[in-house]
Amino acid sequence: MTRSSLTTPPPGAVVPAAHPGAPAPGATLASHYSRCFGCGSDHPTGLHLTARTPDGTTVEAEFTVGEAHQGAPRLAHGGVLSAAMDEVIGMSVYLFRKPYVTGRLETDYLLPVPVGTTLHLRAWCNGIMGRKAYLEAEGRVGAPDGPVAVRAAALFIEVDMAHFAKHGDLAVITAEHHDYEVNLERRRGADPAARS
Ligand SMILES: CCCCCCCC/C=C\CCCCCCCC(=O)SCCNC(=O)CCNC(=O)[C@H](O)C(C)(C)COP(=O)(O)OP(=O)(O)OC[C@H]1O[C@@H](n2cnc3c(N)ncnc32)[C@H](O)[C@@H]1OP(=O)(O)O
Repeated sequence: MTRSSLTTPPPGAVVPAAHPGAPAPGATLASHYSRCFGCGSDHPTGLHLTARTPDGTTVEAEFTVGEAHQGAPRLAHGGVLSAAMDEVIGMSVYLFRKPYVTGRLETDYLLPVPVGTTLHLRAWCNGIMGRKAYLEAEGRVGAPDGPVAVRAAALFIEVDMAHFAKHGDLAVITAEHHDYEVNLERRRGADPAARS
């Protein structure tokens, strides 16, 4: 992976153990929002990623490139592939049960990806320090051990739920999540204006 210093974990960054609240190994991860471009089942042209975790810290998913995902004729758009990386990385850091947003995403495109190809995606954490999480993902063609077509490295920044209340629509999120997000908000007594 060609990565910048900004997505390379500094000395002292630690990979957390699996969170006790993480889904059981092998469990399917719930979509965080039904209209999410990455994982929402109600998105008409989204990626429709259904992910699982083999170990509580890693995420695996398959993405089949469709007609709606083209850049050049019959080939996947690079931004769409980058979105797939962003999504699985986002899902993997959420396994640690804190809300994060993408701060920086770096992508290497190694092979063209034709329409109809199934990419086997995997994302994992290389370390967390303070609010910064350093993550990585890869997409392999046709099989979990197939050739690597896409690699990504990312820096995600921890926020609190006030971020989504201030800039988005927390009510929609909490309407779909009756457990963690609502409880987190109560526990912290978060002030929606407190943090961006
Ligand atoms: C969607 C609802 C979910 C709700 C439920 C949650 C669970 C979700 C579950 C599952 C998710 C599945 C997957 C989701 C989809 C994939 C994720 C996305 O696409 S997220 C959207 C795109 N990203 C943004 O919209 C961020 C926009 N940016 C910001 O809001 C701010 O810039 C933010 C929060 C990132 C940082 O702002 P500050 O004011 O809080 O903090 P400051 O001080 O600026 O940064 C903190 C540290 O990080 C560094 N930093 C920030 N941005 C950086 C960057 N781009 N490059 C390098 N360093 C950066 C800074 O230098 C600073 O470092 P120093 O503490 O000084 O050492």
